[in-house]
Amino acid sequence: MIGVQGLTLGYGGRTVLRDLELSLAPGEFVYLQGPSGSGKSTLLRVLNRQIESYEGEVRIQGRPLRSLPRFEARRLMATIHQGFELIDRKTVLENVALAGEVLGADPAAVRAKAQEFLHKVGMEGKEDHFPRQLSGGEMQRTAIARALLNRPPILLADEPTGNLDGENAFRILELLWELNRSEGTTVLMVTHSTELVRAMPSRTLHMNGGRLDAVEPCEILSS
Ligand SMILES: Nc1ncnc2c1ncn2[C@@H]1O[C@H](COP(=O)(O)OP(=O)(O)OP(=O)(O)O)[C@@H](O)[C@H]1O
Repeated sequence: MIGVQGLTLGYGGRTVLRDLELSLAPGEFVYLQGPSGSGKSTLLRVLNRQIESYEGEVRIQGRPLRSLPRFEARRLMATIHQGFELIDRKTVLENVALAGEVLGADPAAVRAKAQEFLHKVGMEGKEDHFPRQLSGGEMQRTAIARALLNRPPILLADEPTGNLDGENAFRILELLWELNRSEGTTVLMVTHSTELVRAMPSRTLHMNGGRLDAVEPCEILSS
């Protein structure tokens, strides 16, 4: 599903990712941990094509990421962030529908799909609210509905619970797991929270010196 070989890149002569290897199977839920500044977000920015200048090979569903047309990459992968990144002057429904509109889908069909996804993430009844009227957890639910509207096979989550309190963070993690099971979405989630990883253990990668080490679930459980 995702294959990375020999990924090397730096900023201004300082190497951040060094000969990095990564392989994610379809339907996997993988955590990515590591100290602040170790390059986790940089890796996600390569995968979602915000960074296009690097050495090495990145493949998505076997196809080189470099040669994927932009719309195709958008169909395959969506990203959510800790800052939610909703548009303030648009309602919840309009924010979610936007993901379908940018792909040129029929507006009525997009609205119906947006409603369906808002229901799936527990946001029914809040369609006409604006982001400022939502709690942090509700904003992230809306962002997740928007990310998954086009049913991308891959979801990249960059500290999606970073701005939420413990209980809301856990609820969002549960929701991501539920979507992983029901939609088969492959999830790569950056998190600083070992508590969350312990609550719902899965394969965990640790960014270390620009490379990724696997952390065995038993190490997480005993840490
Ligand atoms: N646009 C940029 N220009 C220069 N240096 C950058 C840029 N973006 C990131 N860096 C540097 O690259 C390194 C890796 O940053 P990155 O954001 O990928 O780390 P991270 O592991 O996601 O950190 P955190 O856990 O704090 O979010 C850091 O030292 C950072 O300062």
